[in-house]
Amino acid sequence: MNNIRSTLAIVWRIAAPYFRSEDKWAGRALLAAVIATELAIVGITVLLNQWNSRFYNALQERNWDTFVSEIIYFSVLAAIYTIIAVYQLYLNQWLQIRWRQWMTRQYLGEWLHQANHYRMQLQGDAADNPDQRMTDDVKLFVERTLNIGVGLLSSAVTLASFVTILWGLSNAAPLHMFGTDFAIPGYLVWGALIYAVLGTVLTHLIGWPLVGIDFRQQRFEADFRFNLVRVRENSEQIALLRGEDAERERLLVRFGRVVENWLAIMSRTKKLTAFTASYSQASVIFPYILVAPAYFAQKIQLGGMMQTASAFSSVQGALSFFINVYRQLAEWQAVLNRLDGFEAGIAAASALATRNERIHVVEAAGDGAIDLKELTVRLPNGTPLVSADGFSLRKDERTLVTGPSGSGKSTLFRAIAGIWPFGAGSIAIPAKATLMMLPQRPYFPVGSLRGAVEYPGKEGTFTAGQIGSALDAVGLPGLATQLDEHAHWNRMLSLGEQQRLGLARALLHAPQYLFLDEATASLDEPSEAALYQLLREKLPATTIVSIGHRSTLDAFHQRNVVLTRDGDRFALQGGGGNSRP
Ligand SMILES: Nc1ncnc2c1ncn2[C@@H]1O[C@H](COP(=O)(O)OP(=O)(O)OP(=O)(O)O)[C@@H](O)[C@H]1O
Repeated sequence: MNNIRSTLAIVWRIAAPYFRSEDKWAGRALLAAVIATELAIVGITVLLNQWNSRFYNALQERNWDTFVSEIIYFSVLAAIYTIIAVYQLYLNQWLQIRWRQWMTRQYLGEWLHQANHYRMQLQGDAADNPDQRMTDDVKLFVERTLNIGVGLLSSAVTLASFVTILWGLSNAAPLHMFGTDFAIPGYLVWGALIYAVLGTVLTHLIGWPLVGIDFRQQRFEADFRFNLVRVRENSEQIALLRGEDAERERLLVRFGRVVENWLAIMSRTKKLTAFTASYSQASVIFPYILVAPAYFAQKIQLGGMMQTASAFSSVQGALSFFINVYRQLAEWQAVLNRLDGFEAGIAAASALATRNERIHVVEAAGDGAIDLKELTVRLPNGTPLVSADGFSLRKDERTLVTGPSGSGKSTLFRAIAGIWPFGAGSIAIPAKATLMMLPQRPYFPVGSLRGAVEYPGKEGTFTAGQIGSALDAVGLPGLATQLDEHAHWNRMLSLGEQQRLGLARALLHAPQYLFLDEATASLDEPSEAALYQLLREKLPATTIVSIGHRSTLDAFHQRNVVLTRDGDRFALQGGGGNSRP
């Protein structure tokens, strides 16, 4: 019971916001229309049930006029039913896509809000595969919630309508056995109830192992797909190392798990289908067996018997709702858990950025410097990494940060960029200052070259002339003619070329602070020297802070700051600094 309540609470939490959103009127109207058409279908089924009695009585009495008028009545009803059924599905699909669109926008907005996506990764795998959550899971959630919800409502209304009919028919056709009438009120209803409960219990007993096996199947399939994608992404390395045989072995082992589990699904599904198929066949004759004694004792007519069979099958169908959606329910539960985890992951990532104990990035007043005060940068598990107090990155001064590998240089940059929350103290950055970080492997979205260079700006922010001369300056004049070519630039270009392209991006955006994290490490030393010279000339108003291991970088910086070990952490040394011209 508690389980059902908590599941319903999750459904409400995930589903309700759409019906309160800016799209609420369209959503509510569509939902009302879907429910109304479903109820209309139940209404028509009731009318068809009553028609059964009149039609079969007319047949039994060989009454031609009634027969003809009942055929016309049926045809009109069937036509209305068809129109409603068509629109029921159409409106249902319309609601699905609007709802899904709203949820996807919402999730994308929250996930991409101020580095939430990055902080979620830092928190481990609490909400893995956000791509799956925003594609399959949202789609399945909307589809299943609507279908299960509407199905449940329709079953309840069908049950209420037909239980009344069946109750009345039980009185009209009393249970007649061994030559006596047994006055059991509503015995047909009890018969349907016992039949359905028995069916449900047996389905559950036979089918429940499928829930776990289905869940495992999804995991094995995802694992196989993930490993195929990794091979595709690292295909060059694998080809260079001649790793194809090893990969094939590993992939076949993973696919073997898919096959093995599938065999278990087949065996269990065979048992379940054997039961559900026999059950549904038996439900065709079961009501006839129940009312046959009354019919043969001439207590009721053929019409009454046919109407009873049809009402019985409606009641039994409504009660068997659980049997029919058994596997859907299991899948729905897994989807709910995954979306719930995803929402919790986003909330936890947002909380990390606002909790009290974090690195505070604040506005600096003074002279345009970036000031680190009582700063401790920690790892996600709380281990201290770097500390700095009273340290300034002075405006217009080119600073080189060096230190042993793993000492926390890149993490310090992340903290300055405001995406690393773990730690304490403050980083004061001048108001409205523009910062740009260039890592060793710059990121370029798949698309046009123009878009790749202008990123994160919108395409069209810069003219072809501006982009062309930036590419020219960084030593990529050949690319200036390919601005509108679409490609996966991270895969197409060598690492050195990608680094040049990253610098072209910096030239175009001309940030006030440019942080280069080994951003020229793949270039030969003369090229690196030329590019630093270029930055100095083209971006005279930009304060440059670099991380690098090469001693040749010294010449392009006025100040060298070293991360040195200080007990359990590294400390930034050089508060005053030894500035050179
Ligand atoms: N997301 C993370 N979770 C746990 N540990 C991390 C995470 N990111 C970085 N670290 C750890 O923090 C330490 C510092 O990493 P960082 O990349 O800042 O070093 P670095 O000084 O830039 O190194 P290098 O000179 O090799 O680039 C490393 O020991 C690394 O393993």
